[in-house]
Amino acid sequence: MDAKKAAGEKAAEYISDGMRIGLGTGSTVYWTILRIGELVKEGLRIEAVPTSVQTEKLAREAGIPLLPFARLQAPLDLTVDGADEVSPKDELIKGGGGALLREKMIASFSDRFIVVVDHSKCVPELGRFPLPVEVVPFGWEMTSKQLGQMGCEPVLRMKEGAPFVTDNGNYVIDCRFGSIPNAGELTVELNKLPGVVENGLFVNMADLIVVGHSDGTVRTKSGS
Ligand SMILES: O=C(CO)[C@H](O)[C@H](O)COP(=O)(O)O
Repeated sequence: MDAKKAAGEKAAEYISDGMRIGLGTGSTVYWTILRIGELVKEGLRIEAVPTSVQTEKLAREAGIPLLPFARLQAPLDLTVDGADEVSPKDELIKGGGGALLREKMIASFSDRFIVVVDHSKCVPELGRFPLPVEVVPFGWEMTSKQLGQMGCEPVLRMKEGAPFVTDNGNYVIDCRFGSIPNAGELTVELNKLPGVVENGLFVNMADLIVVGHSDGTVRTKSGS
């Protein structure tokens, strides 16, 4: 069995009737969304907030009732999302799909945040995956230079020959740090740069990590 499918489907087991949930973005949570769609068809009553236009489309196709984030009166019960790297301290790099800002906003407004990954995402230290940083298009060259001065190699993300544009109309600069020994400090420093909207470090946010393996088994680990 596909490791991503195993992890993604497992996370759907944490969803119960009446919940309002956040739906992440990517090829692992894809399986969670499909499974939730099946459960909805079987009678599960939930409402969901998507973290991207891509997920909104998928959730609609799966028949999942949607709720606008702006209308929430209280935190979501649960958000399920993928990650690009997970450290032994359960710190994450996210944003490989470019949805990091909405993902962070929605995970932050959730009582519980479940992360679904295949085993290859669990690393001894964050930083081999280039850290996505969402920046405003105005003066991005200057922001990129400032990011470079923080010890990384910054590269503007491109798509089909033009800068990749997020659902929020911003750019993404992928920052190759190589090693991120202190994610908590780095996330604060990055967000101090005026041109930065948000960065892909998720620190002290994950409540449960669901790790899928290629033999179809799944291990869960409580977030620290
Ligand atoms: O942060 C994300 C999108 O912005 C994704 O969750 C992350 O890139 C992991 O994706 P996948 O499950 O496809 O490997």
